Amino acid sequence: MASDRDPFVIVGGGIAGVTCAEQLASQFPSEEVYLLTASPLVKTVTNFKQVSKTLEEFNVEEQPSSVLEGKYPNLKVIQSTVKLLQVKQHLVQTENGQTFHYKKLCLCSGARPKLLTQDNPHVLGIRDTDSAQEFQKRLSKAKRIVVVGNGGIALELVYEIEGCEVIWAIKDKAIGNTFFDAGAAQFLIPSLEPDKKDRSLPCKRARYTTDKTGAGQSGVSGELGSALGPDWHEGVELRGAEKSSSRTHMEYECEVEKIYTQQDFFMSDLNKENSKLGMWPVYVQLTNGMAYGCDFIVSATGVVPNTDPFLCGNNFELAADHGLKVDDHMRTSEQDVYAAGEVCTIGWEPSPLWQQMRLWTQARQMGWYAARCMAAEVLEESIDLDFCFELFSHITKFFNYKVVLLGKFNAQGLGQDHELLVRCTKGREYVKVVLSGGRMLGAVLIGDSDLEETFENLILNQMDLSRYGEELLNPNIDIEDYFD
Ligand SMILES: Cc1cc2nc3c(=O)[nH]c(=O)nc-3n(C[C@H](O)[C@H](O)[C@H](O)COP(=O)(O)OP(=O)(O)OC[C@H]3O[C@@H](n4cnc5c(N)ncnc54)[C@H](O)[C@@H]3O)c2cc1C
Ligand SMILES: NC(=O)c1ccc[n+]([C@@H]2O[C@H](COP(=O)([O-])OP(=O)(O)OC[C@H]3O[C@@H](n4cnc5c(N)ncnc54)[C@H](O)[C@@H]3O)[C@@H](O)[C@H]2O)c1
Repeated sequence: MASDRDPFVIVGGGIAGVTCAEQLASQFPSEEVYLLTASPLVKTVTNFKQVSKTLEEFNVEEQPSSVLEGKYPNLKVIQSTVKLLQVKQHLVQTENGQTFHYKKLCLCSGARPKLLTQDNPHVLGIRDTDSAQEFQKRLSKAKRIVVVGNGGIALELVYEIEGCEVIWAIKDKAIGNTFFDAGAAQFLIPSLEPDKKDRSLPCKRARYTTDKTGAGQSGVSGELGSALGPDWHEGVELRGAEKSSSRTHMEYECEVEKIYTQQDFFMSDLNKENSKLGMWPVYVQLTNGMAYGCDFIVSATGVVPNTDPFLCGNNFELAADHGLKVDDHMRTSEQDVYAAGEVCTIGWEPSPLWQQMRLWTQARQMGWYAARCMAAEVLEESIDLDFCFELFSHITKFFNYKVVLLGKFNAQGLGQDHELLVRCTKGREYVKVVLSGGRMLGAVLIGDSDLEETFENLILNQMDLSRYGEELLNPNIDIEDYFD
């Protein structure tokens, strides 16, 4: 059983784990905090800026663990993968045989790419520094690749890659369905034309820097590194083997039917039907009947939480997406075990304006809130669900446009019970608001509209906007004055 003298233990050196460990170390300076992590470098948040009530921006730095230990004398970072957890004994064991008893444990082990297929050398996922480097190496020799998936990674890749043809296979009718709707997709598509890919335009965004000291390998055997994040491709040349500019070809509403090695392909019926596909290391057959040869395939098809080492012998409740289910105090179903970041799935009824998405900001918020909940329990204090879970907000950049997402930005879960107002200026901005019963429930802001703070307020205060009608998006009205 746990004793009060046992330390706090956190597993995972990504944003969630480091934030949790820092918060506990500073709140309990006379207690020991152990951070056990598979990766030699840890992720720290710097230059944190609260942009508005819920929108935040920060830089992320990959640093050696000594930096963290220097900042908090009571925080010890152990670089070793956790292999075993015995919740009854309140004990974790690492691969190098060390055991740690804990009074409270927080699991922040992140997630890994959910690949189309495992163990196919022609199918790559992008997660950490190692996998990004492998991708870059393979791309430098490639003339054509197939990108599968329609979320954050696919959106970033198709825009950034140069000197290589990209076949982009998506399940949906429009690009980027995780982040926006068909209208926004229409606005963004022209940016994919090779001559429009202007990466020189300044666009403020959270920055991500890696340790340049040479220690810069993020994962042990490339397996368990921390997730990359904002601007991971900056400074990484994403250039293929072709001199001419890249072409992106979209295949909509399809999935991968089958992947053929070169040898299998030439023996298959597909080859007889598609004899003009040429010689490629790998071939992809899509469910819409199309087939392509390519140098390799990128599977940008989401993530699966890293829970494996913790499940054996314990009784964790898992969510449908295999995340560790947590309650509104970030507690898992096992006593004294908390979870935060991508490894967990919320089990509480969220605010009508918030949803979980596996994002950098949410990893930080959850790590911080989990630490405060752990502290509150130790101190026998009560704590309310943090305000950051009130309204979903995300700032990012796609196709070199600033993108702000607020609330139910895609009318998630609203069925037919909503209306949309849209304002669009080609090449400049796309502004969409989601209204229901005259109240604003969400917004997508692409470009420099500067509307985020006003819209955030309108969503939070749930003011009845019926009488303003379309004037709400009239560009000739200074909307901030309007609502003063
Ligand atoms: C290519 C890419 C681009 C992205 N871009 C953005 C973006 O622009 N904006 C955004 O908001 N989000 C972005 N994300 C998502 C964001 O990076 C993640 O949501 C966030 O980093 C998750 O943090 P985490 O701490 O939960 O997990 P991770 O960062 O994955 O950290 C998990 C940690 O746990 C350790 N670990 C795992 N298993 C064990 C074990 N058994 N024992 C010990 N340690 C273990 C790992 O080594 C790692 O240190 C991106 C992700 C990727 C892959
Ligand atoms: N700028 C950003 O905010 C940003 C950028 C990159 C990544 N990220 C985050 O990093 C994580 C990983 O990114 P990701 O793009 O892999 O995940 P994602 O969850 O953003 O997108 C996954 C996509 O793959 C599709 N998909 C799933 N299974 C498929 C299948 N079998 N065949 C075809 N398509 C399939 C889904 O429909 C979805 O479009 C996500 O949590 C994402 O939000 C965020």
